[in-house]
Order: sequence, then C-alpha cells, then structure tokens
Amino acid sequence: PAAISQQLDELRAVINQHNYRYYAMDDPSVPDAEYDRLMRQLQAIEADYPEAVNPESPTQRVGAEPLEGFQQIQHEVPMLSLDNVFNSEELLDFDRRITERLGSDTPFRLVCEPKLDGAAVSLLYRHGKLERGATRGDGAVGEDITHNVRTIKSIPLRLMGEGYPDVIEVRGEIYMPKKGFDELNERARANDEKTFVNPRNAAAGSLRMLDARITAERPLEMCCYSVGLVEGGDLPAGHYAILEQLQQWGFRINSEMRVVDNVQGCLEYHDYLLAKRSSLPYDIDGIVYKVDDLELQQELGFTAKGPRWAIAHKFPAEEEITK
Ligand SMILES: NC(=O)n1nc(-c2ccco2)nc1N
Repeated sequence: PAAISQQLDELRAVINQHNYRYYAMDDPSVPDAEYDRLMRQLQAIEADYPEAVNPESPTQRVGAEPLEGFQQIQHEVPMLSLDNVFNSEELLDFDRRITERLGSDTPFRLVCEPKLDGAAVSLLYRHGKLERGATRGDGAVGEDITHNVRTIKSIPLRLMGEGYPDVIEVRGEIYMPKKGFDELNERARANDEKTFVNPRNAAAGSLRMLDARITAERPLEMCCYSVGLVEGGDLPAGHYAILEQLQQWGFRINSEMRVVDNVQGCLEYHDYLLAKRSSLPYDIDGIVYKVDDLELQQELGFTAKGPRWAIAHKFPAEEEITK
C-alpha cells in the first residue's frame, strides 16, 4: 500500500541519515538506543510487507546463503601499488624528482594520509547504489566480495546527498581497529578457535569468507582514500577536495589526513604521526603522500613501480621498536 511504502521510505531515510552522522561524520545524531528502536521498527514493518523490501534498505546488510566461490572482477582502472621510501633522505629525493619534472616555479601541495594497515577494496556505485565490491587482487583482477562489504556499516549501500556521477568507483582500506582485533582473538581463544596474528590478516581473512554472516560478526571499518572509474559526472580538481566530497556522499575519510604546502610539511607530519602511532585506535604502517592537484598528477604520470605523484613513507614495524 502507498501509505506503507511512504512510511518505509521515510524511516529508511532517517536511519540512513543517522548512519551517515555516526559512520561518515563520527558525530552521532541520536543515542544508540534510539537508533536500535528505529531499526527494530523498520524490521517489523518489512516483516509484514516483504514485497516492500529493497536491497538498499539498511536492514539488508547480511546475505543469507554462503557463496560457492568468488567471481573474478577486472579492474577497469588498475589499482596501483605505491613505491616506498624509508627515511627523510629518500623522501627529499621523491620531492626533488617531482620538482625537476614540474619545474621549480611550480609549487605543489601534498596530501598526507595515514597508511592504514588493512585490505584495499574497490566499491562501484551506479546511480548512487552499491553495485559491487572487490579486492585489489594483483591490481588488474580482484575477487568479488560484494556480499561481505555490504555487512560493513561504514560502507554506504546508497550514497547520501546528490551530485554524484552516474558511475563512481571509490577505493579505500578495510581495517580492523586494535580494540576489535583484541576482542576477536579473546573470543577465539575462549572457544579454542584459531587466533589472528595481526589486524591486517584478520581484516583480509574476514573479507575472504564465503558466508557473509561470519563477516557480519567481524569488527571491520573502512576509510576511503581515492577514486578509480568515474562516468557521467565530474569531481573537484584536487585530491583532498575529492575526499571531502566523498565524505559528503557518505564515506568515512581518515581524521588524521592533512594538506601541507611542501615536503617540509611532510617531514613535520611524519614526526607528528610517528609520535601518535601507538595511541591510534588502528594499525598504520606508514604515511602516504600524494600531490594534491589532479592536473599535476596527470602531468607527472606513472612509472612501472607506481605513480610519480605518490609515495609511501614506511614506519619501522612496531615489534622492532619494542625490542
Ligand atoms: N593503505 C592506505 O591507507 N592508503 N593506500 C593509499 C593508496 C594506494 C594507492 C593509491 O593510494 N592511500 C592510502 N591512504
């Protein structure tokens, strides 16, 4: 009936807005109890009118039947790996190579991003709806893990707001926060099940489940950090502006991301984040620096090892520090 479907649409819109505030803005609009009440109300109405359920409803996050296997996905825009540097000298070389290529009269800002130690993911949205999720694989071919990414609450099933392209591929890192990792291993030990060595393995392993009901029980989160395929629309001309736009469309971006004016700013950011590393609620294995201006990215292009306009500044592995 029309009145029911209107009530469902309104209820879904309210719940989606609460999810956006909680997961993308990290700024809840209602207490958890109120959110849970709204979800129970939506589930009750959908139980009475199953024909009114649609895949974008916030109740439709956990698939029923396990898959037989994983489909392969071809990445239309290859998912790149990044070249690494391990100290300030090598970072200054990275900066010098760019300056030589662009000319010393072309200043360029850099975006500093914590390098989350999880599993890279590609999310394809068509007309604002999540169509498929895929692992990075070898950068050209990945596995279809749509059933599992749908269980991750910080991944929107439908984009918020408007003005997004007809097709947009959002890329990011799925990770398991340290607290969730420790609790998962505690439960595993209590049940004589296998424990995970580190949060990266736990996140990658959770995404490779054929049964989404297991993935749904895992404390996984996602931060987005770049865009792949875009069709039928355009994006801002700067990387950081794109990330802010993605946040408006419902994605979480990392709160520690900063834009700096030059490589000196990168060195300062490095010391800041390294000092903060052990107190972050998630594992990082370094920092990713990216030239902000997309036209300069275009001009710089790629080498076989990856983009000339981005670099990963790796931190020493944490256990090395504790020795
Ligand atoms: N892992 C991580 O946090 N990454 N990875 C990239 C990346 C990989 C290729 C282009 O950008 N950026 C960030 N923040």
